[in-house]
Amino acid sequence: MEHVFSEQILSVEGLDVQIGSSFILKNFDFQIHKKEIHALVGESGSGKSTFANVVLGLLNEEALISWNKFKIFSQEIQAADFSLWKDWRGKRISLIPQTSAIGLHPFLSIRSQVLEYFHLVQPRLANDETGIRLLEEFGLSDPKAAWNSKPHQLSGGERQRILVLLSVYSGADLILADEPSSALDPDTGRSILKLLQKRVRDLDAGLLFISHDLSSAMEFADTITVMKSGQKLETIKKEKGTWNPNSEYSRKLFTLDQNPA
Ligand SMILES: Nc1ncnc2c1ncn2[C@@H]1O[C@H](COP(=O)(O)OP(=O)(O)OP(=O)(O)O)[C@@H](O)[C@H]1O
Repeated sequence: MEHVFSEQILSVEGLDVQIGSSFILKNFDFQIHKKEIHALVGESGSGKSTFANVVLGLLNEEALISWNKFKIFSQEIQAADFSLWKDWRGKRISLIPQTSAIGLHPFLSIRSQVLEYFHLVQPRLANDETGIRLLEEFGLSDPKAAWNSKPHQLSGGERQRILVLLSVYSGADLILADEPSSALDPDTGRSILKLLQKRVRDLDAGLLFISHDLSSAMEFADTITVMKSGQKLETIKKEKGTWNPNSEYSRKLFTLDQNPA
């Protein structure tokens, strides 16, 4: 099903990121709307994580950043002033990391971590009953036991479900997922992406989905931007359930992915 997206969350035009003498991003454009899942694909080193770091306001000082336009949450940002991001990170912008190993504290129970997080960002969700209900909603088979577990007592898939849960219920308008299923077996990864897709739409957020795995981008995204050497090659919208890339490079990428050797 195609979706019509009206309300823009982020619009970037002519973004350059330079580190030393090399341009990591060059004249890069990107837009994302509420309820939209916009995947960023491209070979390793094409600049996907660098762009995610710009959106998270996390690029280090050695980077020279400039843009023609950067509009986020209806606010036009003139120069690369990332001080605004300290109020947004974790609240209006949230990140689902690649692996649950870096997202959860190993020595604290799921209960204490979820409650502490919701106290900060969504106090109305910070109680045992809601926490257990959300674990159930996110497919944990024994939500009460999981609630009182430490992360190592859960599987990687269960931990990743919890990170996705925290991110989508953070109240964030913009969610970044960096290869959120890459550390999981294909079935678990797929069911987590399906859940993420549904919640992003229900909660009116936008999802920037960074993926090496073009087949999951093709299955779950509404829009795909193909990157190459720090530049946008093209942005493609799903039309009537199909993808019609224009450039030869993207066409090869899409066809290869559908017919792997
Ligand atoms: N702090 C840095 N200093 C120097 N070069 C950097 C820095 N950060 C990234 N790069 C370079 O920028 C290019 C883009 O890196 P980036 O991590 O954004 O690519 P990517 O598409 O996310 O790759 P991958 O899919 O492998 O994660 C790479 O060539 C990388 O070596």
